[in-house]
Amino acid sequence: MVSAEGVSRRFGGFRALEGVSLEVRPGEVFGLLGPNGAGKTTLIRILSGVLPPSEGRASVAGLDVRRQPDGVKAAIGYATQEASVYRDLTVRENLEFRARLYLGPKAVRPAVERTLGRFGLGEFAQKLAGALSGGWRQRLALAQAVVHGPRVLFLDEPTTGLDPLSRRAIWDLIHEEARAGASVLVTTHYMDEAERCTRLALLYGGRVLATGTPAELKALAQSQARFAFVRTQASPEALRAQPGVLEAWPSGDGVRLILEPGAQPPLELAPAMPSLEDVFVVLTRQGAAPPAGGAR
Ligand SMILES: Nc1ncnc2c1ncn2[C@@H]1O[C@H](COP(=O)(O)OP(=O)(O)OP(=O)(O)O)[C@@H](O)[C@H]1O
Repeated sequence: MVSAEGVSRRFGGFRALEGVSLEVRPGEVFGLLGPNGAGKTTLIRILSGVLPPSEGRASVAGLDVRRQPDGVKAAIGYATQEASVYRDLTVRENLEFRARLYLGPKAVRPAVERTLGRFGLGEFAQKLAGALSGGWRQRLALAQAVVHGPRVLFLDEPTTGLDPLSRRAIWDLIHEEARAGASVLVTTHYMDEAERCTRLALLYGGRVLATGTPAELKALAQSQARFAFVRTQASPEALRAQPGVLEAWPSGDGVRLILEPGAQPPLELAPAMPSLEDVFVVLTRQGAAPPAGGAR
C-alpha cells in the first residue's frame, strides 16, 4: 500500500534523505524511528505527495507520488501533532470541515457521526477544540485524519507532549485503524511507542539503518554486541574505561553496559535484553554516520 524505493531528497547541497526504501502493508503499523533531523517528516511529506523526491520512486495506494500527487493527497489521512485542528471550531465542525474536503454532501454527516462515536468524541461534539485537553485534541486530530475512511494513514508524532495514559489511548486507536485494514506509517521519538509498531525503520542522518520487527532489530543488535547489567557503585565513566566496554550508563542500583561481543571485563555481569534505544546505539556506532554535506 505504501512503497518507497531508493528515495532521496536534497535541499540545496544538503541531503535530507538518502536511498530510503520501505514498504508498509495493509494492517501494519509501521514506525519511523529517528532523532531530530533524521528525515522522518521529509519522508512523510514525500509520501504524501507534498514534496517531490530528488531521486527514487514512491507509490501510495497504487499511485505514483511524483506523477499523481493530487490522487495521493486524496487517498491518505494525515495527522501532524495538533496543527490540523482549528481551535475556534467545535469538535463536530472540525470533523465536518475535513470530511467536506473529501466526501460528497450526503456522506459527510454519517461519516462525522461514525467518527465521533468511534473516537469517543460524542460528548464533546459541541465543545470548541481549543477548550479540549491536549490528549483529546490529539484524539480529534487523529479522528480528522480518518473521517473520510482513507486506507493509508500518515501520523507524524501523533502523541508528542502527551502523558502516558493519553499516549496509550491514541495508540489503541492507531491499532484499531490498522486492524480495520489501513496501512499506517507513524513517526515517533519514543522508544516505548516504537515497541508497539508491527515493524520499524530506524532512520539516522537520512538513511535507513535497519528495518524489522522490534524483536528482529533487537536480535540484530545482539548479534553485534553484548548487553549486560552490573550492580556496582562504580561510575559509568570508570566502566567505560574497561576493555571491551562500548557504552555505560546508570540504571537502578547499577550500570547498564554495551560491550564488544567477545569482551571479558573483570566485572560481575548479568545478561540484559537490549532495548530499542540500545539497538540504535549499536547500529549508529557502526559507522552509519550522517551523510556529509549538510550544515543542519
Ligand atoms: N525545506 C527545507 N529546506 C532545507 N532543509 C530542510 C527542509 N526541510 C527539512 N530540512 C532539513 O532536512 C533534515 C531532515 O528534517 P526532517 O524535518 O525531515 O527531520 P525529522 O526526522 O522529521 O526531525 P524531527 O524529529 O525534529 O521532526 C533536517 O536537517 C532539516 O533541517
